[in-house]
Amino acid sequence: MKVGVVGAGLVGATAAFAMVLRGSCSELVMVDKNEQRAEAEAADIAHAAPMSHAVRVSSGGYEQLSGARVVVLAAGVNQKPGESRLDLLARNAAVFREVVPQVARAAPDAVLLVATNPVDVLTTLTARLLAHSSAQPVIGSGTVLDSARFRSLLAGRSRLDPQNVHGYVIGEHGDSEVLAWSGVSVAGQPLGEFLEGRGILFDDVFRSEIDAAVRGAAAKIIGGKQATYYGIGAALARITEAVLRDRRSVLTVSAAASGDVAYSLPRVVGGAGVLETLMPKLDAPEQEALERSVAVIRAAAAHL
Ligand SMILES: NC(=O)C1=CN([C@@H]2O[C@H](COP(=O)(O)OP(=O)(O)OC[C@H]3O[C@@H](n4cnc5c(N)ncnc54)[C@H](O)[C@@H]3O)[C@@H](O)[C@H]2O)C=CC1
Ligand SMILES: CC(=O)C(=O)O
Repeated sequence: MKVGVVGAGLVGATAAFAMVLRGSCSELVMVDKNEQRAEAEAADIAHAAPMSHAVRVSSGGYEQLSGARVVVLAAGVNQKPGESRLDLLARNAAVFREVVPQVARAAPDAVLLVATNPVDVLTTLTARLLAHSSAQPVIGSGTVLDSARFRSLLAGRSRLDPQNVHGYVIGEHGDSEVLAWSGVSVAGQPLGEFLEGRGILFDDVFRSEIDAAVRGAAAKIIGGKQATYYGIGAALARITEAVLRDRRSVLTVSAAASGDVAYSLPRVVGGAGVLETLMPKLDAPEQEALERSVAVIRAAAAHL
């Protein structure tokens, strides 16, 4: 099973490394306008295969993507401290207008997995660029990373394995994202009841601290080391596996309903990309926040 990664920078290379460590695929091709960078990253990552999984890693031009089942799009600029994801739109839309047609020509049967920011608007753009030529599935990594951050912080407070905390961040992968508190559960119990049973106060202070930490995670990490890449690298490997193995995993990926913009909800991901959308139960403030978040993406997409 072959995977392509376009954009061999920090996110693309970390996703490729995660796929080798996890054995997500059997072949991986890296493409970048900086061919030397792609070649060097591919060689470095290939040297991890003997210690992990027998993935054949190489670099090359777009034609090398032929036969790929998933192509990760991670090309483009990242945020500098103080920039928002939406500030990257004009620069990264130009990159996508150049990259997407070449990927579609080389790998017409691949699911395209967008990671570049602003991810919801670029997922929308990718789907629009392909709308007239192919019915190729397009998924954005959306809030898979934010949901992981949410679960990881809740698990820390609850002293549990993050895999046993179920909760979703929905809407924009960006400043307007929505933490869907009303649906969080642990061991079949609503989060509030679970925490109460452990003597942990589940109040506005608890919620606002976690909210600020999830919403501000990227800015904090970028302030400390210029970029984020480990979390998203693992998320991209996880989404890729859901497609390659037809896992039917529930993940908060970004996808566009026909005629609308892409945004994140819990969605069933399998061999053909997004198979189904599972609308979570939201309380009224969460529903209103989701509508405001989608409006932010629509306003940005109007500039495409
Ligand atoms: N969706 C998410 O949750 C996350 C998204 N990101 C986003 O991922 C993107 C990439 O970030 P990094 O890897 O840190 O940046 P980077 O600067 O390390 O790598 C970007 C790569 O894209 C390549 N590139 C640029 N234009 C190209 C073109 N026209 N054709 C082919 N390759 C091209 C560059 O040569 C470079 O190697 C950014 O937009 C960043 O904001 C980052 C973290 C999380
Ligand atoms: C950079 C980015 O989008 C993130 O780490 O969430």
